Amino acid sequence: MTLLDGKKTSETIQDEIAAEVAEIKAKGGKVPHLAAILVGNDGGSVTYVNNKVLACERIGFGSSLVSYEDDVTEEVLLNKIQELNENAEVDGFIVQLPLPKHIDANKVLEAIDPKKDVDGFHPTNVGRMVAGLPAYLPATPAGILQLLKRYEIETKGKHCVVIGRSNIVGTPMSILMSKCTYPGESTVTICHRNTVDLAHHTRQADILIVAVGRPGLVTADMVKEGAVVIDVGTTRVPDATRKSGFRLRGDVDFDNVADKCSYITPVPGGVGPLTIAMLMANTLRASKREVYG
Ligand SMILES: NC(=O)C1=CN([C@@H]2O[C@H](COP(=O)(O)OP(=O)(O)OC[C@H]3O[C@@H](n4cnc5c(N)ncnc54)[C@H](OP(=O)(O)O)[C@@H]3O)[C@@H](O)[C@H]2O)C=CC1
Ligand SMILES: Nc1nc(=O)c2c([nH]1)NC[C@@H]1CN(c3ccc(C(=O)N[C@@H](CCC(=O)O)C(=O)O)cc3)C=[N+]21
Ligand SMILES: [Mg+2]
Repeated sequence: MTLLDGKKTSETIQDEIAAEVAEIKAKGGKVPHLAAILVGNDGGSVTYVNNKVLACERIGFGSSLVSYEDDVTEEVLLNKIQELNENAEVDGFIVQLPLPKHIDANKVLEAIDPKKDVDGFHPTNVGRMVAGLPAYLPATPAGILQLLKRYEIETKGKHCVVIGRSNIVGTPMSILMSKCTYPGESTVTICHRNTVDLAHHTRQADILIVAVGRPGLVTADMVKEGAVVIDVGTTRVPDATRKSGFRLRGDVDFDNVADKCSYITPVPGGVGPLTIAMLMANTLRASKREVYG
């Protein structure tokens, strides 16, 4: 079994980006700038946004964080998005999800200029991805592709089973794995809440990608011998032995599943750090006008 070291791979990618930023700076070019909008103070969201700011500092990007209380109005949010769309200093920005119920998340995501949509959530970027046109790929699926690629894992002709169909992970992941580029060329099955006999499907998987948010959902009996297992889940569970009072758990019963796998991602230190790295990669592409010219 080989552990897919997301932390190390993320550091490698960030080093590559940092080298390019140093070059841009040496030539007197514009320093890439990523902005984030955070609404409320959900622990996970705060951690993720803080990690993003740290990554920007490390790489040499400019960054800015716009924070609102969770009672912020949709109008205030849409005005801020307009402002960021028009601000030439900002190359890309994200609106951290989930948003409070009184805000229409789809309306907010559609207000982002697709050229600055480094999360790849705008319907224009989603459509371009599906059509195989240049697009910002959502960071988590893009990070998983990087892991498969950098560990030289064969995907062609493999049966890839994705559990979860969210717009940010499961759906784009399943589309990308079916594409006629590497990593891709897989035969893909998408499973969700209404899938009958989940284990029947997962046992067929050469590559199993789990993005649900239910700790321990995938047990050893659900995994084929020699499978590649990618665990996207990051759920905070109470842990009195930790100073923070919680620890992070994936969707896969790692201790029992690991022995059966050819490759597996840990949680933490797997997919999460790659998500950060690919958000940075998208921001660099935005500053270079790579997707839209
Ligand atoms: N590591 C990283 O970088 C990231 C981690 N995450 C984590 O990944 C997990 C998933 O995130 P996200 O996609 O946003 O979550 P969502 O809640 O948006 O989607 C979860 C999906 O899982 C499906 N599902 C729920 N229960 C079951 C079940 N028992 N069997 C099969 N499918 C089920 C849902 O089905 P249905 O559609 O029918 O409701 C849904 O499609 C979370 O733990 C999140 O924290 C997310 C993004 C990035
Ligand atoms: N607009 C938007 N874009 C997102 O990309 C987005 C989002 N909203 N909302 C929430 C999810 C979740 N997500 C994570 C990113 C990094 C880690 C990560 O770095 N995890 C570390 C641990 C971090 C920790 O210490 O808690 C790890 O798994 O090793 C986790 C989860 C991005 N998301
Ligand atoms: Mg969601």
